[in-house]
Amino acid sequence: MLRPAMRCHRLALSLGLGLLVGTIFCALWVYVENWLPFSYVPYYLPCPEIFNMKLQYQGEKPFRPVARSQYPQPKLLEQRPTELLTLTPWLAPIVSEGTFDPELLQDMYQPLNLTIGVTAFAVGRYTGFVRHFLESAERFFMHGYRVCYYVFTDDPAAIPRVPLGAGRQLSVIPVQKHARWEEVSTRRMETISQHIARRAHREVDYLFCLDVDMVFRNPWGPETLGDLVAAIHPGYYAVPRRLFPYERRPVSAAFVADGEGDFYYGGAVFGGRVARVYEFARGCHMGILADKANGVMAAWQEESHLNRRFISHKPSKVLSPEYLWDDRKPQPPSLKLIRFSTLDKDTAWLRS
Ligand SMILES: CC(=O)N[C@H]1[C@@H](OP(=O)(O)OP(=O)(O)OC[C@H]2O[C@@H](n3ccc(=O)[nH]c3=O)[C@H](O)[C@@H]2O)O[C@H](CO)[C@H](O)[C@@H]1O
Ligand SMILES: [Mn+2]
Repeated sequence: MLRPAMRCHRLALSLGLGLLVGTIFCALWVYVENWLPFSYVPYYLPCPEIFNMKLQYQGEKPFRPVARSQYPQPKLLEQRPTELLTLTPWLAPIVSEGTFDPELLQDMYQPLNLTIGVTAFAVGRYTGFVRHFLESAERFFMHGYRVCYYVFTDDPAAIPRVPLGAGRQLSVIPVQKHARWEEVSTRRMETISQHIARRAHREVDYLFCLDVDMVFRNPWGPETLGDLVAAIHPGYYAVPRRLFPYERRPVSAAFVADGEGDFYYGGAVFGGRVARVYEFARGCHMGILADKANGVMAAWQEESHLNRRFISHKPSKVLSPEYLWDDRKPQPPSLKLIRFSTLDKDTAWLRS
């Protein structure tokens, strides 16, 4: 049996020893931590809130289109009036003239009282495109619907106040100008997802993200509405997929292997239900961030990431090149009309 004085002595001794060992460990840790090589991305602050932001979903609006009772009978055995494929292998419609009845769709969608958003970026000299873009959209884009145009620019004073129809409004949103045009173009995914989370998800049902160096030439209506919508690039609709300009370097998050891919989609047009566009743009932005961290810029910037993502997250609706054409190309016989087209532009001057 130990005497109480002895027990106290031992307790004090072991406490002292514990304290000493603890201090030594702490000192060692501080030393080792300083000595360990630590990694960080020195040149890029990836906007950390993007990882935390959660979309506050509105209660789903009931989505029950009701048709009028009289309209042409669908005929299973009749040859389609277009030569383009009308259905993807995953059963998403490919929209082109002749595949839908515009009047019927108008009847179905008009009573739903939808609001359609549009994002367009006009940074630097691209402000010069805004007037033509908006004026043509007022003529042809979602006629008879509520529309919110969101124009992102580094120079709000340069955005013309184009007269807008009833129920249609323009918001000019200031953004920073990045020195390199690739950065301007690529950062759109980040800005779009932030804008949806902060604001657009409360204001619009569907959102289309469009290039601004373009003009509407024919109606763009409710036939384009879908959960997640992609448009086939005018340069590659008749090309085997091994020739698609996907990012082919495995080091990039946008990497696409040989034998992968459906259509080559354009970065100038994508859209869908606002919550789906949020997930999509955010996913593309994550890929872009991963590339940034590795010092990689994908072959066609955000378009490469968009194409990568559409392979794993298939669009529920695909727009034919009628909805994304290029004025520098002659109209082929397979396209009955051009609805939205890139203007011929002096690219070197614009981006300088
Ligand atoms: C034919 C061709 O080469 N197409 C590629 C080119 O499209 P584009 O030549 O259509 O790219 P672009 O010059 O139109 O840039 C895309 C969009 O970004 C905005 N913007 C861009 C630069 C700038 O200084 N200010 C500004 O506001 C503007 O909304 C513009 O419409 O580049 C894209 C990069 O995303 C894609 O890789 C396209 O495949
Ligand atoms: Mn463009």
